[in-house]
Amino acid sequence: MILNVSELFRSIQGESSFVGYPCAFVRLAGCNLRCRYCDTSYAQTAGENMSLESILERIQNYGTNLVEITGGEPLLQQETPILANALIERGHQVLVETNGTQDISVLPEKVVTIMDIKCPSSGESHNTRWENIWKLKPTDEVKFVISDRHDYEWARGIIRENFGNKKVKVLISTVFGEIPSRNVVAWLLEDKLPVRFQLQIHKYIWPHETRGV
Ligand SMILES: C[S@@+](CC[C@H](N)C(=O)[O-])C[C@H]1O[C@@H](n2cnc3c(N)ncnc32)[C@H](O)[C@@H]1O
Ligand SMILES: Nc1nc2[nH]cc(C(=O)O)c2c(=O)[nH]1
Ligand code: SF4
Ligand SMILES: [Mg+2]
Repeated sequence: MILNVSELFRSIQGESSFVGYPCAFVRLAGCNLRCRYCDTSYAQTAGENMSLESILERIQNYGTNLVEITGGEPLLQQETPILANALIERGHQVLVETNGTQDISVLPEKVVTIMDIKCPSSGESHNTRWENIWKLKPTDEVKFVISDRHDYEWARGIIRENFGNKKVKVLISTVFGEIPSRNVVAWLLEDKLPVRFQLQIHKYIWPHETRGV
């Protein structure tokens, strides 16, 4: 079994509810979107073919409990659920970060799916597969990455319409360097929006363009 990989690395989890924990990353190669602000455009195209066994061996050597499968878009590769399952069988807590355009129900039950709902300024929000919202588990997370007031109001509408009563974690983040965090935080507080604000902390620990962190 072969997967196409952009990079494997160990770092601390920089985002999500698992922020701050040691984490191994499997960044799969290839993406169907071209978000305007993408910070990993090097993973949008083909990477290196690796066997499942060699990926598992590298991850085991990293020695972390937490493993995140990201990309690129991880759900474009039909072997991704098998990789996730193999990691779960080895005792890992597995996160999958997806752009929300592919069917998330292919993933094993024990995976925490982190679904990005692309806001208008990404240029890609029309590609969202909206029926995924109903497939999210209470342990899953959705995230909105905001770059301006229009994105914020759009995200607020989706949140109020869909996540008011639904037990799924909602994260609000900012496009790095494009909008002051304090503006977004002020809007969230003013609107009493019950969401979790987050920054990509790895970009404050290392220079923001650094790969493999
Ligand atoms: C590189 S993507 C890979 C996973 C998947 N393709 C996706 O978009 O969710 C991981 C996360 O980084 C976020 N991201 C990409 N570029 C960013 C930037 N410049 N500032 C903040 N977040 C960014 C994406 O919105 C996404 O939530
Ligand atoms: N440290 C660190 N945490 C992350 N969490 C999600 C990431 C991603 O690119 O999907 C990421 C990343 O690239 N680095
Ligand atoms: S979906 Fe993710 S990897 Fe693809 S272009 Fe957008 S941010 Fe980058
Ligand atoms: Mg990243």
